[in-house]
Amino acid sequence: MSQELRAVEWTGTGLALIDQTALPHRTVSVEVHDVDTLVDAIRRLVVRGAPAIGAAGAYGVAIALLQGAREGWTPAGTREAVARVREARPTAVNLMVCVDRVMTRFDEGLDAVLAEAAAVQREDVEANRAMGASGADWLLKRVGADRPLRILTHCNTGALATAGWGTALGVVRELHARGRLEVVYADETRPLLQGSRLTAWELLQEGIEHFVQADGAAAGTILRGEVDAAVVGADRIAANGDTANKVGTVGIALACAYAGIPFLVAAPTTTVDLATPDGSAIHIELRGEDEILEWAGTRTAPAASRGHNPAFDVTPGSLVTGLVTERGVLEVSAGELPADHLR
Ligand SMILES: CSC[C@H]1O[C@H](OP(=O)(O)O)[C@H](O)[C@@H]1O
Repeated sequence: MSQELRAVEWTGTGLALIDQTALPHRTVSVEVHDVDTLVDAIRRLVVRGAPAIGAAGAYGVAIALLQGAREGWTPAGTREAVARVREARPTAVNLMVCVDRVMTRFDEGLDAVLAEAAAVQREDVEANRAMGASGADWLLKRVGADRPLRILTHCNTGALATAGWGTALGVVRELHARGRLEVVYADETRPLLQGSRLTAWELLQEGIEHFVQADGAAAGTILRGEVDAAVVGADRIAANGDTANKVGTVGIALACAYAGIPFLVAAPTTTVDLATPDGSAIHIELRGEDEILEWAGTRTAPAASRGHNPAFDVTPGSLVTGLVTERGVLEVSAGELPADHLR
């Protein structure tokens, strides 16, 4: 069911977003008809995941046009509202890329904007399916095992994080569909638990065998030889292959390098940002301290303690065995660069 799940759906008059803060225990939808509600939904991770917030941002241009027509905004006022959507979260480049793409149709009006946003969504699903296939092909050839594979993943990179199917979880789904997946180790992914709440929910929907593990267990699981490869997503990939992804990712890449197993990043080319030369130039979103210091409204740390809450970290391209995009697999640690991929 979740393969066809649509985290972001245009209703004809607005957006329907699956509220990912309510999963896995409640499946509820948030209706969006104005820019402030959309910006809030992106900031609170009601909708989340680089390609999914890219799709939401793409339709956000239509939301701004419709709201502007209702409230008598000038074109300049509407553009300012779109800019607030574009800036709702700083790290995932898909949000900026997809808004900018749809804005090229702004002067043509609502129908053209909606057509472009629909193309963004359609192309993301197509890209994810292609990534799943090429990532699975590469893994089966590289690992060369005649048995099903054991994959570790971090955060959520499935249908919930994209326009459908998923990026890293799309590779997992493809291995499962081919009968070549033994088990998935899904990091819980503190502090917001995208792994234990969302990835586990998606894997259960499809009967994929998995364990949820503490983020701190990942390196030991890898070093004990219990994993054949790690496959993760990305929020922004710099020109040199440095990759920003959910906090905790770089530790997995280091463990994979030490253990000598592949570390794959699966992301559509809309996540590649050639204008960012390397990982040091990627803006890492710092989120509120309370996400670290509380859980479900209960304080877990002492009252006087402070929280440090970077939402992402940067994995050097030298640790990225393969970057899986819809165009194939780029062996970054072997010197292949994203620009070689985008020509
Ligand atoms: C398919 S990309 C998903 C990517 O986005 C997540 O971040 P967030 O949950 O904060 O939106 C995480 O970095 C995933 O790898």
